[in-house]
Amino acid sequence: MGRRAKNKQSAPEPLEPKVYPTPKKLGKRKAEAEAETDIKTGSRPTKKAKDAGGKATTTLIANGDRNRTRKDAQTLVQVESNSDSGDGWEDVEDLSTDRVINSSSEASDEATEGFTGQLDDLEMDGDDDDEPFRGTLQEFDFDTDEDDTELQPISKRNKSKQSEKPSKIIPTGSDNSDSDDSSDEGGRITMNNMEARSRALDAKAAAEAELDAEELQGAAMEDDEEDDMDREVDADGDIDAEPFHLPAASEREAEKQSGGPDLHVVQRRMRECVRVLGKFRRLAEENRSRSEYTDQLIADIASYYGYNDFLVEKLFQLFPVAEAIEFFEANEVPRPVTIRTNTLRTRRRDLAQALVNRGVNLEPIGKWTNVGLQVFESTVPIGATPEYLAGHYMLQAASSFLPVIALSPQPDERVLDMASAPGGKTTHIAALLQNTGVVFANDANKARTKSLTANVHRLGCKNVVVCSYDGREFPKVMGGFDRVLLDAPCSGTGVISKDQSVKVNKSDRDFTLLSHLQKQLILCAIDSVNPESKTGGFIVYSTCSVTVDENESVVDYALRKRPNVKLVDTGLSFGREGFTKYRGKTFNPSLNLTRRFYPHVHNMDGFYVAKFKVEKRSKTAMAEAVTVDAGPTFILGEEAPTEAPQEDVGFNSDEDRPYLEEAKRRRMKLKGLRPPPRSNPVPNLK
Ligand SMILES: C[S@@+](CC[C@H](N)C(=O)[O-])C[C@H]1O[C@@H](n2cnc3c(N)ncnc32)[C@H](O)[C@@H]1O
Repeated sequence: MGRRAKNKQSAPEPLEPKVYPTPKKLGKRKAEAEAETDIKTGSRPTKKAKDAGGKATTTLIANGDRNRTRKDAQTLVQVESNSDSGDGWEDVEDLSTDRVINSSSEASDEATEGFTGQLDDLEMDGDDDDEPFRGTLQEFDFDTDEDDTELQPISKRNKSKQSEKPSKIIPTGSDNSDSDDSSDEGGRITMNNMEARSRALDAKAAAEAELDAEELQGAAMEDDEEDDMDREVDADGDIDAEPFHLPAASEREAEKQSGGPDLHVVQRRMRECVRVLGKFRRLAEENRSRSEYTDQLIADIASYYGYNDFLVEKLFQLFPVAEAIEFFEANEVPRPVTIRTNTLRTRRRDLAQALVNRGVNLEPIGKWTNVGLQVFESTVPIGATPEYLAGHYMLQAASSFLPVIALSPQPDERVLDMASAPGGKTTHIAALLQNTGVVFANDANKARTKSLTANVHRLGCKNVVVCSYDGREFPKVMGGFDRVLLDAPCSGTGVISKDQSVKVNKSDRDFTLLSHLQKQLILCAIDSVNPESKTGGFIVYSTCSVTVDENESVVDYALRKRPNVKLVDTGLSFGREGFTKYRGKTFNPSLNLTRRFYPHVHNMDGFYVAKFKVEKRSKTAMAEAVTVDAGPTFILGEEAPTEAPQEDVGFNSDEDRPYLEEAKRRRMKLKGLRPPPRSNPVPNLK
């Protein structure tokens, strides 16, 4: 698979038709893992590849290799020596842990997100925005006005770097060009031929990706044929000594007693179970049920990848059998390191140039964002460059760009970021507002608002008010927002590649509690929106989790409890549709407007985004709103009460009155007028 780009951040289209790894390919896994050790220890993540159709190969890797791969990716962003300047680490750490219930509450400085939307004005113009940034300053002089300027030839060292560099996985519009005035190798790069050269590279990558897809398809068909003739030849061409036999319960018990199965046994069994489940009637042993094979496969996935039984089953159920393996496999591979240009301080091309000069090998993420850059390798710690410290960018997972893109805040609006620390999305919103309007950046965890505030300052956001309330109180604190982002606390099942502890520390109870909290928060987020906003009236709900409990179930609940809201298109150009039916549950059909993102499909963290439009409430809806039972209340990180109190999460504008009065008093004071006496105490905003 993939001769070139292995880890380019994709801007993926839906993967149709999807080709899943064949059982034989699955079996190749360990051998490939060993053979690929060199690649994985390279400075650029190359393990997981996607081709032009977005298909990914599946390879099972051994634990040692996995660990090494993750560590290598982290080195890219590790801040040098002292912990005071731990921004880079904090950013990355945060991406992995900030959503995780009971995770450490260490303040961290998450890397922000990038965007798009109206950024054309702020960003560089034209299509060249997506040209790769490679090599040295001399090679890319973006500021020159002279079209004919000849650029320095790529030095030998740089050329080899470039030749190692992954190109685009998902071809961009520039692939359509038929111009080919340059080749990958040799020749002088000039401002004139640079674009054409880049297009040629893209076209070549696309052609190769197509070939890869054909190969994969071919291999799948071959496997089908071989299934009939020779079902016991494995992917290495070895004849399996024994025909596959699904262990009986007693055999599994004996296996457990003897300390668990050998890695090779597990691998083979997984491969065989996937194959049998794919052609059950033909391949299953007599008198064995589908669920026996499924149970064995789930148990083997749990032991192979190190999940607890509960979570492995929950995640397995989200996908068709072969795809589930891809998902678990993708969780073993680090996602690309990405940064978001802070358009309040710089332009992407200038930032790229500055970082290239420092020895950073990077490239725009894709057409869907004009502020994101993917970092392939760097001779300097990305979390401690002068540009980082000066607030020119945030280290931020590509998936975190998505909710802000969907929110699409407009200049001069009043926006609430209800669960905002450490501020990745807040600072992105502030940038899209071009430092106009106001962003209320709230987070229930006071300690985490420190890093939020630090990021707000570092990035030069002048329109942000930081506050610390439980989001469920927010409608009582203030309302009337044009847009609200609820990037909800969640289980983090989308970011397992960054936080492997999720594999074992989540229980059924965690999901129940989180889902309750999310339901309470989403109603409060809705109730904080001004339905009469002239420019907005939107709420975006997002999580970095892939479970239905935390996503579709929450959104469906909100639609039922707030008849004045409806789902609208997220505006995101890719992502799978949200479930409208799942394991016997039927959701509102409009749930198909929500979007799911997966590591194995989109080469980004697992993520979910839903966008609502809030309309004016009818009297009936109001009456319903104040009697909502959103389930037990609890603060994240604290034990849930055993008795679940009924929570009124309805919006009551009477309760807003003291806050509005207080604001009026302050305005009068500022104008030198004598304010009326206070009728009610009001908590201070931080
Ligand atoms: C996924 S993180 C937010 C990440 C943030 N949006 C960003 O982009 O940097 C979820 C946040 O929710 C906060 N949180 C948890 N329970 C909350 C509640 N009841 N009200 C408000 N915030 C809460 C956590 O402290 C955590 O910072």
